[in-house]
Amino acid sequence: MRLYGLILAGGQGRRMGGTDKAFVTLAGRPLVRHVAERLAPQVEELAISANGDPARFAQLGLPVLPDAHPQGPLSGVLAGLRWAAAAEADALVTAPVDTPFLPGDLAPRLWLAGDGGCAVAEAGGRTHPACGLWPVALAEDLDRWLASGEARVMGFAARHGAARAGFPDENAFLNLNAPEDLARAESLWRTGA
Ligand SMILES: Nc1nc2c(ncn2[C@@H]2O[C@H](COP(=O)(O)OP(=O)(O)OP(=O)(O)O)[C@@H](O)[C@H]2O)c(=O)[nH]1
Repeated sequence: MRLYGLILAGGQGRRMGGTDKAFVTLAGRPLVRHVAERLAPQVEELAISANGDPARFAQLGLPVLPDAHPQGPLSGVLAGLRWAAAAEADALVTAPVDTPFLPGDLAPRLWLAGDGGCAVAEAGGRTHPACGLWPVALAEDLDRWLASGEARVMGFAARHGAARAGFPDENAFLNLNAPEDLARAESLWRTGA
């Protein structure tokens, strides 16, 4: 089984005041670095899904994939699936750039739950579809789905009967949407999440 990984970092961060959330810092380090460090050991190759000047990510030494359609996170998933398919990987594991406490076993649990198909993460009764596993064979269907105007990540997951992979710690999926979420994340960081 060959799993590739993708950090979704193509959002506009409006609730964070329109800043590039990839470079918002937690414990002195940019969020993109936190997520890269959590995800890299779980996948064979890792890339960043982002628009604009890719040079800002140069220090991470990871490929940067621009969106093909301007339609939210699923556009990034499509670019990632094409990248993974070109390398003959089996599936792509995605995670948002604003989730710095991701589980260290995200990819293997998604793979087990998916059993060859799609899977999305679930914790504390909430589904986190941007933390998902997408077989590369879904690329063409996703392209058609986006071209038809659809954009919801959970809608696409449901269309493919995504399995739910349960995780015990809901804090692992804490995502930083607005400045007030940063204080909570800093306090979680200090308590050793
Ligand atoms: N590739 C890609 N990723 C996106 C896009 N929109 C959102 N994302 C990513 O998807 C994840 C969830 O996005 P949100 O936090 O809901 O949206 P956001 O644009 O980052 O922030 P808001 O503008 O405050 O909603 C984040 O990691 C975003 O970077 C997009 O158009 N393309």
